[in-house]
Amino acid sequence: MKAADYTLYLVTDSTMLPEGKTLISQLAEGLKNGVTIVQLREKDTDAKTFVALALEAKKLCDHYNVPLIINDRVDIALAIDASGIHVGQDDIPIPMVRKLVGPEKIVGWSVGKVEEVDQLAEWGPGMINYIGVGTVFDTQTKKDSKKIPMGPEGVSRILTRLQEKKCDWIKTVAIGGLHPDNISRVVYQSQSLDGKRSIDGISLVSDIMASDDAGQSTRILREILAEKSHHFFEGGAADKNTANIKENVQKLSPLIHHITNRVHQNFGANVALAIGCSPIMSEVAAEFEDLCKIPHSVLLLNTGTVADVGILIHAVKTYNSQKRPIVLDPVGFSASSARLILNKKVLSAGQFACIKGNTGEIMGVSGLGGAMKGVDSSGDDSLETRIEATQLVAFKYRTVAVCTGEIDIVVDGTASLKRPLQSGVGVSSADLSYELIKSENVPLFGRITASGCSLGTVIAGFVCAANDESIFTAVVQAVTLYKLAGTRANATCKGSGSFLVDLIDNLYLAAE
Ligand SMILES: Cc1nc(C(=O)O)sc1CCOP(=O)(O)O
Ligand SMILES: C=C1C=NC(C(F)(F)F)=NC1=N
Repeated sequence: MKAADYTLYLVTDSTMLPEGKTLISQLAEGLKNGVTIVQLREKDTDAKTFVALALEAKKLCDHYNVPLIINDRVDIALAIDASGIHVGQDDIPIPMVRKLVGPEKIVGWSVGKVEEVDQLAEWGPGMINYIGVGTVFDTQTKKDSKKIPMGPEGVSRILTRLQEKKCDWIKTVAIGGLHPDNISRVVYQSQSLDGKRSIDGISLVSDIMASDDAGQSTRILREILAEKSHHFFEGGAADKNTANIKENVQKLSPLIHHITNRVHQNFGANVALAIGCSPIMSEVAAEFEDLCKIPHSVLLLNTGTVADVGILIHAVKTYNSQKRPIVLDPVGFSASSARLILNKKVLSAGQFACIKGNTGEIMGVSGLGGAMKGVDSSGDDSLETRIEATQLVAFKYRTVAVCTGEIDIVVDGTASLKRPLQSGVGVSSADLSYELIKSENVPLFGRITASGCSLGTVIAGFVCAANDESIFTAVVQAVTLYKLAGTRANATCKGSGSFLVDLIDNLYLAAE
């Protein structure tokens, strides 16, 4: 039996239909416009109605040669000769389902935990054909779901486990809260660590079933899925020539929207002005949409801010939806449990063009930091460990990752922005290219306020003057310029006060 096409997996639901629409009419629109596999999922429908719906759905699916999967009800699946059955963790055990339906039918399973992958690996091929991995984001559709949204990072953990267990027979779809504003990122970020597996498709309910124009909704979804790359910028705002990012900064005068801590606000504004950008500090959520629509805007999100996490997440979603870049500085990543929760929520809320942190923060975000704490609380900050952690952050979040220290590390995780379905991005984190930015040590950076935070300001200005292909170049140039200005200021200053002033002067001079 040819393997099904999991690209766009519609799971039906008759409880959310708009006025004048029926389950069958929405299904027909979906099939006509590119749904590739269907699941009839009727939680609260009596068997008689379910069977009638299943027979009608089957007629439609057969017309489009699309597999029809029945949720839970193995008896009905057999009775109407459906293509397969989908069961959840609390339904009939998988070996029993496979015994009932025979070797030819498609059997799908809901998976939300890595241990469930170990179980399916144990069963081996011939038991399960695909898994629905979720819930990725919050969803109103599965009311009883007590699952914590796993985000693309959670999907990647499941994909990584499938690779570790060599489950190459399993297909995967992501499900839960998927909509046009987050699907590109889910496909782009959901990668196994070996870079050999991404999701085979996405599965959703409300985006189509609750749509006033299910056909149009389906076409939009197919267009997004057909894209081979993820885009950070709407149509590449800046000059295509990556070499003159600095000139672009002067030409475009980026608007750097800071959401940051009080201490950084004043100094960051002066740094922005010094390099030819215009700063704005705003935590007024109501104006985020206007701000990100101002030509050449960029968001610098420094989680040391006092703004509540809802405001930060709103900013991320707003800038992502307007395809304007975001630079994230996850300050004090795991310094406290409250800060860890806040930073994790922000990290999984959207796509960042650059994530910048010091060694402790990058170790934390990479996940290596946790292990380090257990083994070696002093924290192994050898260069190779720092490089490995920065590569992991770049890979996991498909971003340009910066780890600051005596030697700054910049890793390009955008990997040419590729986001294919199925085959994975083709590189592992260890393959990601990076630059080391060395310079003599500048101890006075540690004696002024917001020197690390203000590197974020310079990175944001340069990223804003880049385009989809040149984010890495822009970040390297920004870090290099900042280090150069610091070294020069260190040579001329009399103490930390004049260092602060000389740093601004040298940023001004170097940015010209
Ligand atoms: C059917 C289902 N299963 C989930 C899981 O997490 O296993 S979430 C879900 C509902 C998804 O609906 P929507 O696309 O409207 O968010
Ligand atoms: C709970 C579910 C989880 N995943 C899936 C699917 F995406 F289709 F695999 N279907 C379900 N009913």
